[in-house]
Amino acid sequence: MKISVVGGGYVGLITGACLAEKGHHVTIIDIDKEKINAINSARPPIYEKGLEELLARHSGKNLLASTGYESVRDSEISIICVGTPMGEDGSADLKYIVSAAESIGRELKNSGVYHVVTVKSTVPPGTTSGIVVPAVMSASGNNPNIGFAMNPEFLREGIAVDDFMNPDRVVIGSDDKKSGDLVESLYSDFNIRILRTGLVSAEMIKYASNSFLATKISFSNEVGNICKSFGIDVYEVMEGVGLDHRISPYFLNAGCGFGGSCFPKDVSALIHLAKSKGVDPVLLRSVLKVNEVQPLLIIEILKKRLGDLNGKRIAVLGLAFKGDTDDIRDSRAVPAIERLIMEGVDVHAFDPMANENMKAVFPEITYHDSAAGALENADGCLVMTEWPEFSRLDKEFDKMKKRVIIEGRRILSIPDAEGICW
Ligand SMILES: NC(=O)C1=CN([C@@H]2O[C@H](COP(=O)(O)OP(=O)(O)OC[C@H]3O[C@@H](n4cnc5c(N)ncnc54)[C@H](O)[C@@H]3O)[C@@H](O)[C@H]2O)C=CC1
Ligand SMILES: O=C(O)[C@H]1O[C@H](OP(=O)(O)OP(=O)(O)OC[C@H]2O[C@@H](n3ccc(=O)[nH]c3=O)[C@H](O)[C@@H]2O)[C@H](O)[C@@H](O)[C@@H]1O
Repeated sequence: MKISVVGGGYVGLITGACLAEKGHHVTIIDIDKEKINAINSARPPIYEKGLEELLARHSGKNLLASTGYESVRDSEISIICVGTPMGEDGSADLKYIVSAAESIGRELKNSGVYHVVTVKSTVPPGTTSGIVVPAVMSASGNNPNIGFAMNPEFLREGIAVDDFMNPDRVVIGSDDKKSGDLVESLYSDFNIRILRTGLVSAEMIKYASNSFLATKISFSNEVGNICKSFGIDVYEVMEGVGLDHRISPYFLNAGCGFGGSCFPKDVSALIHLAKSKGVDPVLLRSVLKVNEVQPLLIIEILKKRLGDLNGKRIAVLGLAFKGDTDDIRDSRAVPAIERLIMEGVDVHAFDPMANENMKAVFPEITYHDSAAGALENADGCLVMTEWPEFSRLDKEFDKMKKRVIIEGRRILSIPDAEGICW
């Protein structure tokens, strides 16, 4: 099938590359020329396991990239993957969705070929029918050969290619059968459950899924804070809790909280949506509140151990919002470092991949190319990201003045680290 993927960011790039791997002819459209050039030269603009190989196999063959929308005219499906960032009031900012929909619509003017515009970006319920449909229809001169679908994406960064290729489920929302059937044919060889719903339910499933996962994490953190006050190991507790198949063992890791480009933004958007209808989302508000407090708790523990932090040298290991990525969006390391700077700390940071990205946020701190470098002469150490390689650290901590190590993630395998909430 000929497919145009609109937006070549995380989701667009993975979607385009994976659909090319499935044998489709894909064009990725993005307004960012640098990204387009990178994709066309088979250079991944983001770090993601397996992506480089996919680009090497398909770039310039059945995977093309362009800043223009011309490919839409020849495609049977366009898939909108542009960003839906958090607006100032916590709502989803839909300006990129509107402009992508208008551009697609313009290309489909007078086209006689049936085309389905599919929204993959995370959008509030009602966006596809209330914003995308009118924008496309108006720009296309009300072309009757256009259908619409909503196909939320559930991939995780770091294992995005595998998540796309082997998802737990595929959700396809459409208000007419023909559009939904065409999108479903993209997944015909996936061998998983495909759930067909209406447009608004598909949109809401994405928000409810991310909010539920975020709730599991904040719940574990709250239990962890209680456990700490009793001297109980929350990891042992949650292992026992997660053995119940109704709960599952996943997303029960307590620590310094959730970050990333989606959980904080999507929980905020759902809160905003609820309030707009007069519903007070008590639980979701608390989910965010717990998450705001966790990275600051780690500093409180450090203070208990070291006293006044002014002038102290503190190593921060891990800057990415989670392991196996260079993405620092909403990383829990950011509020922690902000607080350390406020306290007059000399911050020495190390991340296996995210140093460069963090330099743009905190140019004033010192970056190291190894954990050992960051730990040299440090008064204390905070571990903020669950990088697997941190589990092998031990002797490196001997470089510190004294081994005062506070873990925000359960990743170290040394006996003398103190957990943030365990
Ligand atoms: N990052 C992730 O792991 C996941 C993200 N999502 C959702 O997918 C959507 C996209 O997220 P990301 O890929 O992370 O965003 P991103 O910010 O990495 O990429 C968005 C891309 O859209 C491009 N763009 C903006 N306006 C455009 C236009 N008019 N025409 C063409 N391209 C345009 C930007 O230049 C950028 O490259 C969001 O709604 C997000 O919530 C869903 C699942 C996973
Ligand atoms: O909508 C999205 O963008 C995506 O958001 C998350 O994926 P992602 O943000 O890539 O990362 P996760 O692995 O979910 O981790 C998110 C954050 O939660 C934290 N986390 C995760 C699990 C856990 O048990 N405890 C915990 O604190 C991680 O450290 C990280 O900061 C979801 O897992 C995806 O299903 C979804 O598609």
